[in-house]
Amino acid sequence: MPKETVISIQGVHKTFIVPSKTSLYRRLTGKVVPERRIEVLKGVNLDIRQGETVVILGSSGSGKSTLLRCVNKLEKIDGGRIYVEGQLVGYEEKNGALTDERPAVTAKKRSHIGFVFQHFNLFLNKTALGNVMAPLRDVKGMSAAQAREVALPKLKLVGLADRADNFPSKLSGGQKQRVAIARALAMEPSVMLFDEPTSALDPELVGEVLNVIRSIAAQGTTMAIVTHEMQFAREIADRIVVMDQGVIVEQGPPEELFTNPQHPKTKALLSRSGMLPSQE
Ligand SMILES: Nc1ncnc2c1ncn2[C@@H]1O[C@H](COP(=O)(O)OP(=O)(O)OP(=O)(O)O)[C@@H](O)[C@H]1O
Repeated sequence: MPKETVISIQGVHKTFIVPSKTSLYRRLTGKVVPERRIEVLKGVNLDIRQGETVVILGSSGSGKSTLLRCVNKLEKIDGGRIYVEGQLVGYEEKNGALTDERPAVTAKKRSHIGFVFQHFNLFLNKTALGNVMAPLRDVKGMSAAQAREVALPKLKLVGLADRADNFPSKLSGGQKQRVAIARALAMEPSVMLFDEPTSALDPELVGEVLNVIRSIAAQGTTMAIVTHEMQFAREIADRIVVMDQGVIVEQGPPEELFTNPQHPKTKALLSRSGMLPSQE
C-alpha cells in the first residue's frame, strides 16, 4: 500500500440479513415472511490519499452510507479488507494470526476517524463545549482543563465560541451539526467521514455547515463525504466516486465527471439533479 494512502478499501462485501417475521405476525396475518439477504456492497475498492477530499455520490440505497459505516466499523464487513493508516479494521494480529478485534481496540482505532452523522448525535444533557470535551475526556483520558483547552478553539473554528455554554435544545440544526464537526475535529483524526451532513437541515441552514466543511478541506484534512449536494460536491471534491447497487461505477476529478460522464448511471444521476441536460 502506498505510504500516503490513509484509507484503503479492498474488495469489500456487506450483506444485511433481515430476519423472518415473528410467529405472532404469522398467526395474525397468515403470511410467511422468510429471512431476506440484502447484498449492499458487492466488492468495493477505493483508496483515499492523504489530504484528499473524496465525495461519494449515488442514488438512494446504492450503499454509500454503509460503506462509510464499514470504515468506522459501525458495520462489520463480510468480505474484503479495510485499512485505515495501514491498520486492518476489524482484526488485530496476535502471534502472526488475525483475530477479531476486541472492543477496546476498535475504540482506539475509531478515535483516529472523525465521523459526522446526518442526525448530529449530540449528548442532549451536555453543553456545546461539554459535547466537544466528552470524547477527549472519555477516550483520550484528558483532564477537564486539558479537554477545555483543546475543545474551545475547535468551537471557535466552527464559529460557535459564543455558544459554548448552550445546550443542544438552544441550538439550531446547523449549529448542532457544527458542534458535531468540532467534536470530531477535536480528536485530531487522520480522516473525517461525513455521512449526509446537511440532509437533516432546513435549507437555509445548509450553507453554514457546508462553509465549515469547505474550511476544513482547505486546511488539507483527508475527507470522505457522502452527500446529495451536487454543486457542493463539484466544488469541494478532488475526486468524485459514483456508486450504484453496491459497486463503484465511475470515478474521477469533478470537472471531468460533471462535464463528460461516461457511465449511464452517472449520467442519469447528474441529469436527475439538474447538473446535465435531461437524458431521458
Ligand atoms: N441495518 C440494516 N439492515 C438491513 N438493511 C439495511 C441496513 N442498513 C442499510 N440497509 C439497506 O442497505 C441498502 C443501502 O443503504 P445505504 O444507507 O448504505 O444507502 P445509501 O446509498 O447511503 O442511500 P441514501 O442516499 O438513501 O442514504 C438499502 O437498501 C438499505 O435499506
